[in-house]
Amino acid sequence: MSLISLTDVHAGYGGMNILNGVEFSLDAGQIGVIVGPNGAGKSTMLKSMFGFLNVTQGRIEFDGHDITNVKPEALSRLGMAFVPQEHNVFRTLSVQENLEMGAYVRRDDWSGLLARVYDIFPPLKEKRNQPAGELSGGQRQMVAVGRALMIEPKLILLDEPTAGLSPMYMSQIFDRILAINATGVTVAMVEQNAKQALGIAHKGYVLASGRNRYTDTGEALLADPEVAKSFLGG
Ligand SMILES: Nc1ncnc2c1ncn2[C@@H]1O[C@H](COP(=O)(O)OP(=O)(O)OP(=O)(O)O)[C@@H](O)[C@H]1O
Repeated sequence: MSLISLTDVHAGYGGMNILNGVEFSLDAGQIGVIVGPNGAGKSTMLKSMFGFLNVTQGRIEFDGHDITNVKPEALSRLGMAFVPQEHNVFRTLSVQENLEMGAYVRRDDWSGLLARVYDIFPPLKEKRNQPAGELSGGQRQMVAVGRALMIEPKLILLDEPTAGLSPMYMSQIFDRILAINATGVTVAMVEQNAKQALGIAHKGYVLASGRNRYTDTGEALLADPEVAKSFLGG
C-alpha cells in the first residue's frame, strides 16, 4: 500500500488551477523526485500534499487517511514534514534552537532525537550555538531539514533542497538525503538538478503544464532519450 498517493488531483491558487489531474504515489521507504520545466507545477504538487492550497478535484491519501484539504498542522501530527525552499530557518536563533523549534509539537523526551540529527549532520553539532543566519547556504539547508526531522516524520517533503548551492554542497545534501532515507523516512522532493536527483530516486515524475508527462524509476527516466532531450538538457 502506498504511504502517499495523489489521484487525479486538480489544485491551484485563487480559483486558477495549476495542477490538472496529477497522479503521484510512493511506498514507504522510497525516494520520489519530481522534475520538469519552470512553472510546471512541481512545487504546487508538493504544496498540495501539505495542505497549502485548495484541492478542487481528486484525492490525496497519506498512511491510510484521506488527507485531501487537511491542514498542515494536522498533517504534522500524522507524520508529514515539509521543508520550504526559502526562509526555512530562523536566522537569529542558534542552530540548536532551530532544531528545538522543530520538536515543539512533541510532549516526550526528544533529546535522543537531537543527537540523531547531529549524527546525520555533523557540521551542525559543531555550530550548534551559532546563529543559523551565519551559516553557509548548504548548512542552513541542513538546519531546515534537521528541524523537519525533529517530528520523526514518516514522510518528508523537500522543495528544491539544493537550490543555489555549490556542486560540493549539492552532493553533500543528496548524500544526506540518502542517509535520512536509510533510516526509513520516505522522501518526496522537487529538484531543478534533475539528473542528480533522479540518480537517487526510486520513482521519478516528470511534470509539464500541470500534468504527468513521464513516470518511471529514476534510472529508467535517466536512460530514456526522449526525457533526456526534452527535460534533462540532452
Ligand atoms: N502563491 C501563488 N499564487 C499564484 N500563483 C502561483 C503561486 N505560486 C505559484 N504560482 C503559479 O503556479 C505555476 C506553477 O508554479 P510552481 O512553483 O508550482 O512551478 P514549479 O514547477 O515548481 O516551477 P519552478 O521550477 O519555477 O519553481 C506558475 O505559473 C506560478 O506562477
